[in-house]
Amino acid sequence: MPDQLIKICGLSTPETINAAVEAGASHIGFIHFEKSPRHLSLDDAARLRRHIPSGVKLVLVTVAMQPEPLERAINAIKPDVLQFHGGETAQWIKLVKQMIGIECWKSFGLRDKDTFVEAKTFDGIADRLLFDAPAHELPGGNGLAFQWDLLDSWEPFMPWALAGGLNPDNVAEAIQRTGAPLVDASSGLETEPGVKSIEKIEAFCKAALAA
Ligand SMILES: O=C(O)c1ccccc1NCC(=O)[C@H](O)[C@H](O)COP(=O)(O)O
Repeated sequence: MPDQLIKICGLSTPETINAAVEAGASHIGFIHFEKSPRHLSLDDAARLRRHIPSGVKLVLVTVAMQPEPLERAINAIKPDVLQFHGGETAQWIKLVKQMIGIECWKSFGLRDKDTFVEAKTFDGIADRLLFDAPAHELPGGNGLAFQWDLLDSWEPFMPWALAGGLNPDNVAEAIQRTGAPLVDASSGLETEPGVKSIEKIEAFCKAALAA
């Protein structure tokens, strides 16, 4: 696996999954959140999951799901990683990890330096922090970037990722400026909400791997 990790999020067809894998993505994100244009039902997600080869991790993105539906989703989709993209607490993620033993990521909408204080409470609990733009119309996947300068005072104490408005044109600069070990993109790789472009996926991965 190359040093630069790449998550292509919100995929919903075998063709775009294959393109992301071929282009060097380390992680594929599926959205299970009904308000999102990228939402996948459990059946569709389970069917698409078969197109992800071992060695590439499936990240299931959920937003403040209740325990029983979350358990059903995990059993149906069998993700490698759970990305918590709502107001989930450290206590809740700790419980999920204890019960299921799965890799867990916690996302944060980065507004100011106080976010890093909140993020610290997930140290030793979450496996990775994902810094994204603050919630807008959706909790994530809004195609909005935040001020990368905010990360100047970030002293990584655990694995992390950068998201929010990344696209083929800005990802190299984002990596160079922030040193993000993992970059995550969704809207910037689409032709319309929920419709990914194979060309944009390829260009994004190429630019990220060359940065
Ligand atoms: O992508 C969505 O539709 C979504 C909906 C609800 C919660 C999270 C969602 N996406 C999470 C992601 O990891 C996105 O890749 C991340 O927010 C970046 O999105 P974008 O700014 O569109 O590249």
